[in-house]
Amino acid sequence: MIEAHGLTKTFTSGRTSVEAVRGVDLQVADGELVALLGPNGAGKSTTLRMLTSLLPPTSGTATVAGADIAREPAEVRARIGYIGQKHGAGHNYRVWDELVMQGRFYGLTRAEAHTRGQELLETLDLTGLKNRKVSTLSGGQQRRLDIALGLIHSPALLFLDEPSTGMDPQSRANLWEHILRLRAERGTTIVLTTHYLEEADQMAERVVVIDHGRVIADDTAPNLKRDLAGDRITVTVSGDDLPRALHVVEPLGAEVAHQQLGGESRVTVRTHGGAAVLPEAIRRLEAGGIGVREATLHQPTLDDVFLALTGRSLREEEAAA
Ligand SMILES: Nc1ncnc2c1ncn2[C@@H]1O[C@H](COP(=O)(O)OP(=O)(O)OP(=O)(O)O)[C@@H](O)[C@H]1O
Repeated sequence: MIEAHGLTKTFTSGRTSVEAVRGVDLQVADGELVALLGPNGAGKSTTLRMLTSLLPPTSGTATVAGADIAREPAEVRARIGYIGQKHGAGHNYRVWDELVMQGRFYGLTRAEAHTRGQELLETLDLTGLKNRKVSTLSGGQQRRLDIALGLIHSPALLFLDEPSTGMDPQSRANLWEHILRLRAERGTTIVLTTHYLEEADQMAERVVVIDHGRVIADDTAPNLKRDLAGDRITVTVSGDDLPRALHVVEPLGAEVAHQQLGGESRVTVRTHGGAAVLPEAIRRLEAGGIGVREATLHQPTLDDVFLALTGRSLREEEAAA
């Protein structure tokens, strides 16, 4: 569905230039749900705008839904749906008129636009809002209308730029329910950008981590977490038991570390399958006569992955932004 090689984009104005995207390769298969995850300014939107043919790349090539973004931009646009960060619907129009106009714009007959519009109102829970002016909709309702507008011509590929930014958790969950339903019903391929770690983790089948205009990791969330961060188990024992505890714990993983806290020692080890290793560690320690005062398992998040890759926390960067 998408085959992109070496995409770059440099924005130049006067003497300043910004290398927003510095060589992105991306493959997306039919029916996949892929999230581009990265901090503000990482180059996610610019990548998306190049893939949708809205922005010409400085260099690199891409085929999207069977059409070349540079040579066949009109075909790309006809075959995809794109929902940008700002909503595109005209404020003074009614929801239904917006939908029908958009359908006509994509070349549907009036009857086709009506049938498809009706279907989308139902799928996206907008039926009751059909005659409302767009300006009176809530943020979540407007976002759902944006999605309906992006889907009016039944594209096989949908790009969503930060679909849920600024929404409250309930509207976000609701929006996701709709996105996942569309996908289940139509097998639509979806590529979206997000800086919500949990969203990428729970919803996407594949996470492409972007930082400073480059792809720095590309895999499923469980694989990224396993390969780049790993589980950590921590056991707290009496300070006197530390040397023996280290001896017991060392074979169970890697990166063994310890910390002295008053009369106690906290031993941490990175391991695979921590949920099973933790009880095993406790058994072995107790079999060696070492009392375990506390035991915890830390399973990694995508923030741990980002930290392992860049030395920075995505969560903290977002909070500071
Ligand atoms: N039209 C433009 N002119 C100049 N610089 C731009 C332009 N558009 C984007 N940039 C710069 O390119 C870089 C990448 O921006 P981009 O919007 O792609 O990031 P992003 O990962 O989508 O971030 P966000 O999560 O904030 O949307 C940023 O440094 C941004 O300031």
